[in-house]
Amino acid sequence: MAQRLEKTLYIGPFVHCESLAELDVCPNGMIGVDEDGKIAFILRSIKGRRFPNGEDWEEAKIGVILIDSDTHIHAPQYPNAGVFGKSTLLDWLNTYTYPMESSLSNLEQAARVYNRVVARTLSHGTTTACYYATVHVPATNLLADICQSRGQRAFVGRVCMNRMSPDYYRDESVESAVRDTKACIEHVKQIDPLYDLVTPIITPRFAPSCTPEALSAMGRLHHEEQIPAQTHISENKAECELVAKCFPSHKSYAHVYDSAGLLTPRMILAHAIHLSPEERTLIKNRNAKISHCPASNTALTSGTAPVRDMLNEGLTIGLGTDVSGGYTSSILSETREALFVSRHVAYNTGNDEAKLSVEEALYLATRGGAKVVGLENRIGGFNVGMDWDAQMVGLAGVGDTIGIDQTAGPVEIFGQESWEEKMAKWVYTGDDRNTTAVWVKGRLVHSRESFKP
Ligand SMILES: O=c1[nH]c(=O)c2nc[nH]c2[nH]1
Repeated sequence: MAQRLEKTLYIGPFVHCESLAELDVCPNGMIGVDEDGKIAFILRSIKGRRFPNGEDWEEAKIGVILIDSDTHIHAPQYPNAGVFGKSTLLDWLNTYTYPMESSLSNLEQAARVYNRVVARTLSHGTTTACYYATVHVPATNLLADICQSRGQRAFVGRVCMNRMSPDYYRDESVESAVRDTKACIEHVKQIDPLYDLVTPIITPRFAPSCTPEALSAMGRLHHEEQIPAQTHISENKAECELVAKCFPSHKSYAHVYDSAGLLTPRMILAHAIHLSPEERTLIKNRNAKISHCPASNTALTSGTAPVRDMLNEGLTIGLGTDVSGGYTSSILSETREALFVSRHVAYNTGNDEAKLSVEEALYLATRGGAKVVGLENRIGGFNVGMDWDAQMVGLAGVGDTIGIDQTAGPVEIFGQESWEEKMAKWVYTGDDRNTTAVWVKGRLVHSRESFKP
């Protein structure tokens, strides 16, 4: 049963992405959110206007607001964030990742990790997260329960991996993988029948860890259940060579997923660094989506994704923290990493056009992410009829301890600049201390004052 909320007026400046290159800034506006958590109206200027005659509206002051989606994050890997040494993908999986994931067969451990990662990502302003869980049914179901009770919009996937995985951590067979995946789908149907907040997502780990039969079975479930899917593609050169060896009759890595019925408009492909132009054309033609994970791509020395080229080709791209290949669970940090990686691409290719602007990176983190998860009509910006998924960002000093916000004298650094400059300062120097409140579907799901990680 959907929770009824107080009708609330949010008053103050708000900012969202109008298009890839443009921020829409409304310095003195008002947004009315109804009992269902939807935006009922937007007034762009409240100067000289009276509040609507709706009477019993609660009033709340807001700061600057944006909406963030993390389109790729491994919840069970959260305790390993920052721990990767000098490893690269394939040895990192064996050394750090599989042992950590397998430890979540213990439900107490799973409860600790999943409560922490959901609370932490909410504190960073992640209103929507696409989670990979583990192979374990009870722990995956627990992650769905925790997202539901903490109020985070989430896609929760039980990982399918039936080969090239350790004996202690794998699916026994295609049949057991299908049975267990269905059990997790059924669980979400029980707790959220309309997939209003939590949605199950088909999650074959990546081509090397799935037999062709397992990939095809996941493709069938993706179609039968009409739910989204997620996997990894072309992250690391050794991985690409392995895929060519495992699937010798396929033209390319992208073709492996295509022939399993997995390259669809509801597929989220993480990384997409080393794709050939033909593969990118195939992905574009299938309207599959891309999750760009720059922090992880740098940490595991995987490479630099050609984001500008992919945008120019019309691919749909969002950002993913990819914890714990990525060291940070903050989508704001990821936005910064996307900006820096695009500068490395510009330097290495001699093409200055490759550089992303702050506005473009914010678009990828907000509207781009919403498109990647197929919710662009509900989240990602402020439009009448959309859900109130938002974060309040305090741009003024949030405490004497935060050096970035204040000069030594009485003049605040924030306050003198244009709105574009304010947003750039937030992106490059801000952190979760600036995220003072977060709402999903109109419900307050994080407030900095009461946050206990
Ligand atoms: O960044 C990554 N994280 C993972 O857990 C994974 N599994 C396969 N490929 C992967 N890449």
